[in-house]
Amino acid sequence: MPPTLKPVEPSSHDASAKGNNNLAADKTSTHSQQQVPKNWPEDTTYLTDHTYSAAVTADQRTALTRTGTADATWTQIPPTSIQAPTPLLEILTITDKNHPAAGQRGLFATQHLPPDSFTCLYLGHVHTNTMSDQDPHSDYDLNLDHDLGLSVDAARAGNESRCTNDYRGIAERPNAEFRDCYVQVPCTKRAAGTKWERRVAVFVLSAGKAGKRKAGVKAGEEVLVSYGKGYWEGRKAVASLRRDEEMLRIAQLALDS
Ligand SMILES: C[S@@+](CC[C@H](N)C(=O)[O-])C[C@H]1O[C@@H](n2cnc3c(N)ncnc32)[C@H](O)[C@@H]1O
Repeated sequence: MPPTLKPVEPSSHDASAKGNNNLAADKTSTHSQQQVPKNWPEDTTYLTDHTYSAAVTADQRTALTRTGTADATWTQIPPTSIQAPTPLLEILTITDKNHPAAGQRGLFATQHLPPDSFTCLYLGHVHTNTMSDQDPHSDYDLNLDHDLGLSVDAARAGNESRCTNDYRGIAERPNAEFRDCYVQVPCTKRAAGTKWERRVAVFVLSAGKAGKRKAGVKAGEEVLVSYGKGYWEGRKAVASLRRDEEMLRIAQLALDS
């Protein structure tokens, strides 16, 4: 099952301050000299790789790595395919009033993206799934590894991928998905000087057995994934608790479409 965005937590308001403090206290690397994509939100740090919460253990990080072999069946993304900012995508503010995320940002293809192709990594702050280590209000929190209890949150820091909208109410079906892959990272303990470490990335969906999606994503088209029904059900529950009419309306619209 591909990784999906996690719904906001309905019962964790009290934990938010603690979670936020922990995030702020973590050692994160900012990239002040890094060129940021056009339309990048000013209040968000642009990342070229994950940052890690201090609560993530060395064993958890080791469990995310693999030794590279020529016949590996897992998806390896070579360093040459990873550019920041990526020329394949652009962030646009949505001006179409009929778009359910009007006024927000979306991610659009700048050129034709073939089926199954890698577009960009989903970068953010890797944290454990313990209450004190997460931001329960985040709309950008993605499961990295359920068994290891790790997620990646792009609410405060991330890259272009954080602007990927859900297809509901926008298109008939998604044209992309969050998919696991591996990237090379430096490693002094290995003879090769590198190891492969798991990431989640936005991939164009495969063409499908009948070739229905063989067109991939056309230049100018919005890149749309499925967050999973659970994401919208979670938002609906939170909206009801908060009596947030607008949040409830959008969640219901997404569930009805
Ligand atoms: C990961 S963010 C996506 C990027 C966001 N549009 C932005 O400008 O940063 C998730 C949020 O985008 C909005 N969103 C994404 N897909 C949507 C959809 N199909 N309908 C309505 N809102 C959507 C919701 O507010 C959701 O909580």
